[in-house]
Amino acid sequence: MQGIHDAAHRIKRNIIEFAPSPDSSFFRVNARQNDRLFALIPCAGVGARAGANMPKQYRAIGDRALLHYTLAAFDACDELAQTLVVLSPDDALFDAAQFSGLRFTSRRCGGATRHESVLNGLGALAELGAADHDWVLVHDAARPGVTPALIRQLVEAVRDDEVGGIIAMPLADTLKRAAHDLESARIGRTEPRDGLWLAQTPQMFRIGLLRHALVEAQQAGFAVTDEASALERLGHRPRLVTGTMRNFKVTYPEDFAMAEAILLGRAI
Ligand SMILES: Nc1ccn([C@@H]2O[C@H](COP(=O)(O)OP(=O)(O)OP(=O)(O)O)[C@@H](O)[C@H]2O)c(=O)n1
Ligand SMILES: C[C@](O)(CO)[C@H](O)COP(=O)(O)O
Repeated sequence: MQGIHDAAHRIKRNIIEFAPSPDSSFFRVNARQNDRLFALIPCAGVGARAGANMPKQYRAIGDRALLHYTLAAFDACDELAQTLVVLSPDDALFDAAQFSGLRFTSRRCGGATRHESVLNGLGALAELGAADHDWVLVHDAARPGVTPALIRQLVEAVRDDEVGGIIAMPLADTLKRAAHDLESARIGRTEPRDGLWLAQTPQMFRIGLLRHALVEAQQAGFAVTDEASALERLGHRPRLVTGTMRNFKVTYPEDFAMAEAILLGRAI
């Protein structure tokens, strides 16, 4: 009888001892699994360098706007809770009917810089119910070559990371620094390219941490051109996840032909 009593006591004690404390890894692991994934697409730029007669995200690639290809890749990822497109308050070209059937929400909260557009977009995501511990994947509207596979590659690589990470490409070419004392471009020297990467998007971070980093950068007057640099400023070391040239950013006039070649399989 005493044996049965002792066994029951041991089982009860083990159950009580197993009960996790709120800061245990048991809770952290489960919080991670439940954290949702949001996408934020900054789409409020004017495309000055592209020299088109409209912001580049609305230029036609085949029979669809460039933005359509970007949104279609995110639409195909069911694991995303919501995709938010950040438009300029002055945008007269966005026509929701052109994107019907694609799952996304838009807000006219774009700012004067990409930095501001992303920060305002994070505010809009909070209004839509996103929590600080949820993840956000920030992706340029102007990178229409993104694929569902690339988005998932980033999510898989980063979801268990403490900080987050970005899609990027190791530098493939020999790197030259122009001589600064010459008017016409001439080579000053060749720089070592070891460890150098070109930053792409998506860039994936927890919403609260990213907002904190972007606000800090803004208050310090530090202009950031991507999300990762705001975090780097605070001493974080985001993960680098190898991307693909297909995911290039449409920036200059000749890039539209490249986008057509990639997205429609046309010769350049
Ligand atoms: N005030 C801004 C500026 C840029 N972007 C977005 O950020 C992405 C990357 O920026 P970039 O290539 O520089 O786009 P533009 O600012 O449109 O181009 P440019 O710098 O040549 O004017 C684009 O999807 C662009 O729409 C934004 O949402 N808000
Ligand atoms: C975020 C980005 O796409 C990373 O390459 C880029 O920095 C944004 O574009 P910009 O040309 O620097 O404005």
